[in-house]
Amino acid sequence: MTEIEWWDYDDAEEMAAAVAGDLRFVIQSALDARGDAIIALPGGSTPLPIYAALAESELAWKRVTIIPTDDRLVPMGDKLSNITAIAKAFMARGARVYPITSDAAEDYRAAGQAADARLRDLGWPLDLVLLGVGEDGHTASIFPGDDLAAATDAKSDARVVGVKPDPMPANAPVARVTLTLPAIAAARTLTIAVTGQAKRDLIEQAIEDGAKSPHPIGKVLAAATVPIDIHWAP
Ligand SMILES: O=C1O[C@H](COP(=O)(O)O)[C@@H](O)[C@H](O)[C@H]1O
Repeated sequence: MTEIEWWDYDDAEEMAAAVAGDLRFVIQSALDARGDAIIALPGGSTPLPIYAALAESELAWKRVTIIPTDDRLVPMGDKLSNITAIAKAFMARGARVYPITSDAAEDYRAAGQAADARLRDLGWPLDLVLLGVGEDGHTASIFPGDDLAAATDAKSDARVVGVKPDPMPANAPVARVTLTLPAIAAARTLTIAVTGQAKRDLIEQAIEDGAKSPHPIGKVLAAATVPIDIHWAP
């Protein structure tokens, strides 16, 4: 297991400011080193205050490409669309916000293949992956179900894959496209931001279980090789 450090905050606002500061530093370091930066950001509600704080940063945003860690197969603008929330926060700053889904694909597996082909145009590995974690132990859209192995045991150069969670999460019961475990594990920086005691307990147990963990977040942590910061607020 890689080195994991917990960072605890009094509330989500304090966590958002600290995580935004870390992300700004990583993006600026990538810009300094390579002239551009490519990062992956999660969906859901937890990261929204982080995006608001990060979008305030003075960065060469035009040289920053942002993809979602995962997205739901819904039209752009839908309240379940992760890319829509990311675009809202960063497009006005000039960042290139790059979708990983499209309305054109006939099914979720084809959507994953089409997205994987499109992502070949981008620089890789990712400079940064920020992950969220669901209370069911999923991360990005790596969920239990028939497609779990497609995401966790993907070929090392597979960037994204289409998946159908089983069981479907009640708050967003749709098929998705997600970064694969190898794509996440290959990122230059891996950071997690979560709130609530239930998620903390789940992640602590996943760390203890290592590769045997039944939870997708446990499998990702076990595969990671870079040190990971986990930011947590109650
Ligand atoms: O479905 C998803 O859920 C997770 C967790 O969201 P949160 O609001 O509970 O933090 C998120 O990380 C993922 O990107 C999203 O598609």
